[in-house]
Order: sequence, then structure tokens, then C-alpha cells
Amino acid sequence: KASFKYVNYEGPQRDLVFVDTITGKVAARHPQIMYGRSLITQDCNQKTRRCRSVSTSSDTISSGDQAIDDAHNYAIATYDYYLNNHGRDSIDNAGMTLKSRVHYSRNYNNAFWDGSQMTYGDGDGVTFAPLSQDADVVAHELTHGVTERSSGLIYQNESGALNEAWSDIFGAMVDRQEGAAGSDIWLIGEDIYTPGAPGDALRNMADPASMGDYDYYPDRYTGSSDNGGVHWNSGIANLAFQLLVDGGQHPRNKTPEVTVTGIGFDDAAAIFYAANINCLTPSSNFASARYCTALQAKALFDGGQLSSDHQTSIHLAWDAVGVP
Ligand SMILES: CCCCC[C@H](S)C(=O)N[C@@H](Cc1ccccc1)C(=O)N[C@@H](C)C(=O)O
Ligand SMILES: [Zn+2]
Repeated sequence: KASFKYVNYEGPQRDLVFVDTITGKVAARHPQIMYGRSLITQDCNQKTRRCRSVSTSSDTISSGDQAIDDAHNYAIATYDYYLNNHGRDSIDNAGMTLKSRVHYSRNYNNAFWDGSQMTYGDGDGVTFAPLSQDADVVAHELTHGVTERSSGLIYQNESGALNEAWSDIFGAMVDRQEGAAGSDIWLIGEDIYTPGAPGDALRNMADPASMGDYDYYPDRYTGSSDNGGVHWNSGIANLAFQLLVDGGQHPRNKTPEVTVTGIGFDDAAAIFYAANINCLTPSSNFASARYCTALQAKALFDGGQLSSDHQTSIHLAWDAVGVP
């Protein structure tokens, strides 16, 4: 009677295969399950072109350059987060190589996803320290890749604010996996923003207005700056997510007063992940985000029942931030 076991075949295909433990022969392989992390991390040496590869290790590295190490190692942490929590194998769910570039340009106060790679500036040392040195930044940029291959949310106006919010949401989830706790989970960029001023952050999901962002849909920004306020209106969805996780009320007393019953990190993240891959579309707006998150809660946790505690909490979270 033959018995089989899974082994992780180290060949070029890195397929998962079944091996007959009696004969030792490969009995079956799963080419479509391309398992295993693949990374390339490059140093741009303060230029914007012809960056040179410094590592292709599929495991964590310690090169001595913190910007390089953190970009590489937090990309691994984010890969692991998506595989272990959502069963997703890299950005494309087919094991695509995670490509990162650091020391991009000079005094560059940003990081971005360009459709194929993550890129991190060093900051000017006043507004930002090297931006790969915070797990939520790396997970933010990698999540843009996931969103691009899922909902495809257009990067402007309401869909762009949702795009940015989903990146902050999974940035927070990876920060939490890497050890952030309590209210620190909700701070975005806290490790690299204004290195000279401790305790602040670029954004605060639990109280967006405390960092100058929007937290209530009727008051949203409707101008054209920042691609229609994508980094500012994201606060509305960021706060909805935090209220869904933790429960509670809007931090700045809106009327009608709404009290949300929290459902925890795991269920909230599962619902928001599923909304991105199963429901949201390129032109989705905040009303669509309510519809899609409620629909996924019903599918994931309520066996299709008409109403339930998760669906109720989701509707209340969006009510709390004034989304129709
Ligand atoms: C270059 C063109 C703009 C790209 C915007 C990228 S996706 C982005 O949103 N970057 C993040 C970086 C980040 C993430 C988490 C914490 C701190 C900083 C971002 O928020 N950028 C701000 C500074 C912005 O572009 O306004
Ligand atoms: Zn972004």
C-alpha cells in the first residue's frame, strides 16, 4: 500500500510534488501551485536608473544596510502574511517575484508601486527616514500590487481613496504581525515619519483627523489635489475598518451616534481581502465598499443568511463614518 508525502521540490519550477514513500519516485506534481517566495532587491545608489541587484535570497538577509534589509525582509513578512492568512501566493497568486528598489533618487520623500516593483526613497531625514524601514510602508506598496490584480481600483477620487485605504489596512495587518500592538497598529509610517519628532505618524487609522485626514464621508475632500484626495479621504475607510475590528464609536462624536460591535482583526481582514478580490471593481466608490464588504461577510461568515452580527457590524461601521 503506497503512502505519499508532500515535499517542496527545489527544482527550477519549485513545484509542490507528491513522492511515493516506498519507491521514492515522484508520483504527482502540482505545477499550478507555485509555492515558495522569490525576491529581487536592488540598490539604486541615489540614482533613478540602472539599480544593481544586491540580493535574490528567498529568506531574510542582513547586508548591513538597513534600508536594503528592511525592504527585503518586510517583503518576505508581507508575502508570508498573504499566504498564511489569505492563501495568496504573492502579488499575482502565482508566485511572482517580489522586486524592490531602495536608495531611490536623492532625499526622495516617498515610496511607490509602479506596476511591477516596489520603490523606496531615503527621505530627506526631516520628513522621512528611509521609507522601507517600516513594515506598514512595505505592505502598503505590495498591497497596491494585489489591488491592481484584483479590483483594479482606479487611483483617483473615491476609488483611489479605497485603493489607498486597502494599502493602509493591510499595512496595519502586517505591522501587527511584526509586533505592533494596541493603538500603534493603527499608526501608519510611525517608524519613518519625522525621525526627529517621536510619537507621530503620517496617518492614524483610528483618528484620521488627528493627522489632518478626513474621517466622515459628508465632509470628504472633493477637489483635485492628491489625485482627488486619495491619501486624505482614505481616512474614511481606514476608520471604518478600525471600528469594525475594535468596535466603538467615531472618535469625534458625529450624529447620529453609532456604536459598532467589533468582530476582530482576522474576520475583518478576511472580509476586506475578499471584497478586493471578489467584488470591488475599478470605479467602485464608498457606497460600493459598503455593499461589497457586507456581501463578503454574508458569504464568508453567515452561510448566506440574510442578516447576522458580522453584516450588522459592517453596516454600522460604514454608518459611523457617514457612508451612504
Ligand atoms: C510617487 C507618486 C505617489 C505614489 C503614492 C504611493 S502609492 C504612496 O501612497 N506612498 C505612501 C508611502 C507611505 C506609506 C505608508 C506610510 C508612510 C508613507 C504614502 O502615503 N505617500 C504619501 C507621502 C503621499 O504620496 O502623499
Ligand atoms: Zn499608496
